[in-house]
Amino acid sequence: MPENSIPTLYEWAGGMPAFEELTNVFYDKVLKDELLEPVFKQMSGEHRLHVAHFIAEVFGGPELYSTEEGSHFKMIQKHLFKHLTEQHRKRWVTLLLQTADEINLPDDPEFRSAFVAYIEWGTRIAVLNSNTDQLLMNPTEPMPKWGWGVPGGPFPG
Ligand code: HEM
Repeated sequence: MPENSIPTLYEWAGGMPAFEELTNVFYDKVLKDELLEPVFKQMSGEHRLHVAHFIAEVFGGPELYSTEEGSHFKMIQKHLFKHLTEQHRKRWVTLLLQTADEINLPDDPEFRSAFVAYIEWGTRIAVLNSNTDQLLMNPTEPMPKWGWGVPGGPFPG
């Protein structure tokens, strides 16, 4: 397959409607979860849309979050002083992956490998930043850009 015909993770996932459905269904679950509900009960009405836009942009989608809603630095700042634990993180990941299955995000090995790798990375960074009182990050730090990684592209079948 020529390199320029490899879809982005964003395209492969189904574009913005897929990311919006993912975060909508996910945060409904979060608000029913006894461990996570107290952490998220004060989130804004736009939280789920912003997170959809953030993840979509990381996966090669339009630059909505970084141009209109925040930046990587602003996202990191939103986690400061939240004192998230590994238990919170694990539950967050579990519910997100359950949601991915429920809404039928592509389940080929290549897509899920890239998806889970980003979620592991991103959630661990969120926990680290929620427990520090000195943020050592350049405010102009660009958004992370995730690719297919070692598998190199979607499953050909
Ligand atoms: C890949 C992982 C993650 C991403 C991409 C992410 C993304 C974001 C974004 C974009 C915001 C700002 C939303 C806005 O502008 O309204 C935010 C806020 C927040 N996130 Fe995360 N997050 C991640 C992981 C986590 C985890 C694991 C937790 C806790 C278990 C968490 C807890 C929060 C909280 C409490 C806020 C602030 C909510 C409020 O405004 O009250 N995040 N996150």
